This record gives sequence, structure tokens and C-alpha cells, in this order.
Amino acid sequence: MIVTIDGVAASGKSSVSGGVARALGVPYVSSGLLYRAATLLGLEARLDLHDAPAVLAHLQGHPLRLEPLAGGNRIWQGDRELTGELHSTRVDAGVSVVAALPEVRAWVDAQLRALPAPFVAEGRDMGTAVFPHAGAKFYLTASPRIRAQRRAQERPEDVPAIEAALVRRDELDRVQSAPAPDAVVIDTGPLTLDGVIQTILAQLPAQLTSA
Ligand SMILES: Nc1ncnc2c1ncn2[C@@H]1O[C@H](COP(=O)(O)OP(=O)(O)OP(=O)(O)O)[C@@H](O)[C@H]1O
Ligand SMILES: Nc1ccn([C@@H]2O[C@H](COP(=O)(O)O)[C@@H](O)[C@H]2O)c(=O)n1
Repeated sequence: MIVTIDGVAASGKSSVSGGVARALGVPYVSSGLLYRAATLLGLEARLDLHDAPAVLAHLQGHPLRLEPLAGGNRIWQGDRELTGELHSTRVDAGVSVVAALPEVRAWVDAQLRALPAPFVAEGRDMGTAVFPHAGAKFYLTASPRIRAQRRAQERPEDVPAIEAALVRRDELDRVQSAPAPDAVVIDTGPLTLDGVIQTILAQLPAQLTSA
């Protein structure tokens, strides 16, 4: 059983996926962490992030390991844990460039499809490209201002700067970020985090919640 939760940047995908996964007793899988880790490695190696062969060759020489848990995903390169370094402003600024490389997308998709189900998968294209046969699909939205206000609780920048960066990232991610035709679209703006989680749980087919 796979449930997909896609959405725009900072719409609550990780927090909501964690809550849904805990309620179902399964892990969740953060696809964005793989793109973020690929970006961090590229930045550290001073690669041109537009250079697909260089980024891919570097990834193949420095394999990443995603550890999907209901309580939060962790990601490793060899013995080094990268998780805590991936939500920085510089990774945010570069990640959409790396994610636009078809070779990197194919590499990430292969990592994700190799994971053993059941799980909740969150990202941009989980319900469309990676797991089109998922048992239930959701797509989260909220206005840029609301998302920036939420994110400002966790970042040093002010709300207008965060909002501008989110709008830019949404624009760059537009190609791969769209609701699947069979996804339930949820505007999280008027909802609490728990409200979004309960909305999703209430819409899951009975066979998923009893599995
Ligand atoms: N419905 C909600 N109400 C209030 N705060 C929320 C809600 N959903 C998420 N948040 C908060 O918004 C922030 C962003 O959420 P989260 O990191 O889960 O988003 P995301 O979509 O995974 O982000 P990114 O795309 O950058 O990985 C977090 O601080 C989270 O606690
Ligand atoms: N399925 C996905 C997931 C992520 N991306 C790209 O990674 C960036 C970071 O993702 P977050 O979920 O952590 O925000 C995102 O801005 C996309 O560029 C993707 O392309 N596909």
C-alpha cells in the first residue's frame, strides 16, 4: 500500500506525511531529501549544478542512503549523516536546478521505487510520475504568505524574503509539481496541522486504514 502526498513548497508535506504515517503505522518517504542531498553534495564539490553528467557522476561515486521512518527521515552519505544540513537557504536556492535534470530525476525515482511498501511518499510527483498506481493520492496547497509565515518560525529570514524564495521555487518546480488527476487537493491554509492529517485519514479507503 502506498499513499502519496504531493504539494507546493512548505505546504506541510513532511509534517502531514509523518502524522498520516504514524496513524497508519508505516514509514513515510521524503523524496525531497534525496534532491536536497544531491544538491548539497554538488555544492560542496563546487559542481555546476546545471551540469547533469557531472552531478550524476558525483552521485554515483557518493551513494546516498535514505532511511524512511514514521518519526522523520534521515539521509546518509557513507557514515556521514546529511539530514541536518539539508534545509539551509543555500540548498533551497539550488535544489530546483538539480531537480530539473532528467538524469537526476531518473536516479531518484529508481531509489524510491526500490523501497519496500507500505509507506506514505511525499514530494512533487509521487502521485503522477513515481507511484501512479498508489492507493490514495493527495496534493497540498496554501497561499505563499501563509506558507512563509509558517516557515518563518523555523528560519532566520523574514516573512517577505521567505515568501519570495517560495514563489521562486514553486515557479521552478512547476514542471514536475502538479496534482494527479485522481488526487484530492487540500488547501491547508484554514486548517491546523492535525486538521489536515485528519482530513486525509478520513478520506483513505477502508482497506488502507485496516491493513
Ligand atoms: N496546517 C498547518 N498549520 C500550521 N502549520 C503548519 C501546517 N502544516 C505545516 N505547518 C508548519 O509549516 C512548516 C512547513 O511544513 P513542512 O516542513 O512539513 O512543509 P513541506 O511541504 O514538507 O516543506 P518543504 O517543501 O520545504 O520540504 C512547518 O513548520 C510545519 O509545522
Ligand atoms: N518529488 C520531488 C521532491 C522534491 N523535488 C525537488 O526538491 C526540492 C526540495 O523538496 P522539498 O519537498 O524538500 O521542498 C523541491 O523544491 C523540488 O525542486 C522534486 O523535484 N520532486
